[in-house]
Amino acid sequence: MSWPYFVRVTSRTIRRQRRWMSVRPKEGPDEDAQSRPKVTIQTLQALKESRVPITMLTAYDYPTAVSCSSTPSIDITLVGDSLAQVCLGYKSTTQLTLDEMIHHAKAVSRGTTHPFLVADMPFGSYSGSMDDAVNNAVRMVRESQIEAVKLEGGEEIADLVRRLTSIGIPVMAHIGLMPQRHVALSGYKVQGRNVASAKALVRTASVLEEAGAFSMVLEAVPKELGRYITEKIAVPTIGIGAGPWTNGQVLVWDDAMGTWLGHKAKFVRRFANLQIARETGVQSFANAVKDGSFPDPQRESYTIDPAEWARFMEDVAIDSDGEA
Ligand SMILES: Nc1nc(=O)c2c([nH]1)NC[C@@H]1CN(c3ccc(C(=O)N[C@@H](CCC(=O)O)C(=O)O)cc3)CN21
Ligand SMILES: CC(C)C(=O)C(=O)O
Ligand SMILES: [Mg+2]
Repeated sequence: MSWPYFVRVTSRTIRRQRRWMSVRPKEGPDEDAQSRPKVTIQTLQALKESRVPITMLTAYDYPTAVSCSSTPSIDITLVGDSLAQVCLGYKSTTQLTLDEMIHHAKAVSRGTTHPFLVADMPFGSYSGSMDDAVNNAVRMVRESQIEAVKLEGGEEIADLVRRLTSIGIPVMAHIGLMPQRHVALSGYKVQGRNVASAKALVRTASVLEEAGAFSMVLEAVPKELGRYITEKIAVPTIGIGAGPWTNGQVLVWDDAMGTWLGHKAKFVRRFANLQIARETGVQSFANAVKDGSFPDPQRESYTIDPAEWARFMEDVAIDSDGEA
């Protein structure tokens, strides 16, 4: 598809400006954070239409949420159920409970300023009755103050998407590789690699868009299919391992920051190496204590008025005389 000249120039300008704004973090408290315009569903739709890439990162606690809010270039913070593996040490996302998700989403919510805040509904929390699924989504919104829920699934979740959307809970759909179904799918495998499954995914995307999903995550699909679905549906697509032509990109925090030491999927790029930074910090602390250089008696310790200390010493001397 060819876009008019002014659309390309505008989006390029916005992109450069946003890149420039995000070059280096400011020192000290982030005073701009409270005054930035809040990202809304409308903002995300406008980013798709102006072809400015949408950025989404996961967060699982207060400090990572604060970091995701530290630049206006991040559009969405996702409390992903990858929480289960990268933060809680479970084997798979299917072990995560609704209560655990709500507990972490609350912390993320307290640290989030301008980014649009989305959370995954955990495995099993939206597969029973419609009423149970709605109640669970309402709990997530009410208790965690998240703004939208993300659901993995195909046409079988369309009625739920319709229902949640109708009661004012925006839904982000998640299609392609659905980690909550890794057992049924015989592992974490790229989806849509043959005619039949590619066509099925395109159909699924359209059905979920029609049901009211405001956006869609495409996980682990061929880049050609990522582009095709992105052009076919009107709502923004956000890819993870879906190539460069989706409307946005998402990565798991620990993959992007180098704190996940497990499997590294093909689509992961490390943008920082926080594991090395923190282990260096751990070693430095231990060294400084072991060699007696921490804490410094002048700068890192408290004092008592010398006269008060002299009286204290007299006092304890009398006490121990009495005992003797
Ligand atoms: N650290 C982390 N990053 C993630 O992206 C992530 C999680 N955890 N946990 C929940 C799910 C699981 N995810 C995964 C896990 C593995 C692959 C993976 O191994 N993919 C293979 C493709 C294999 C094939 O189809 O041949 C790869 O090598 O990329 C992909 C997504 C995505 N989510
Ligand atoms: C990787 C994203 C899309 C996700 O679902 C998660 O982190 O759980
Ligand atoms: Mg997830």
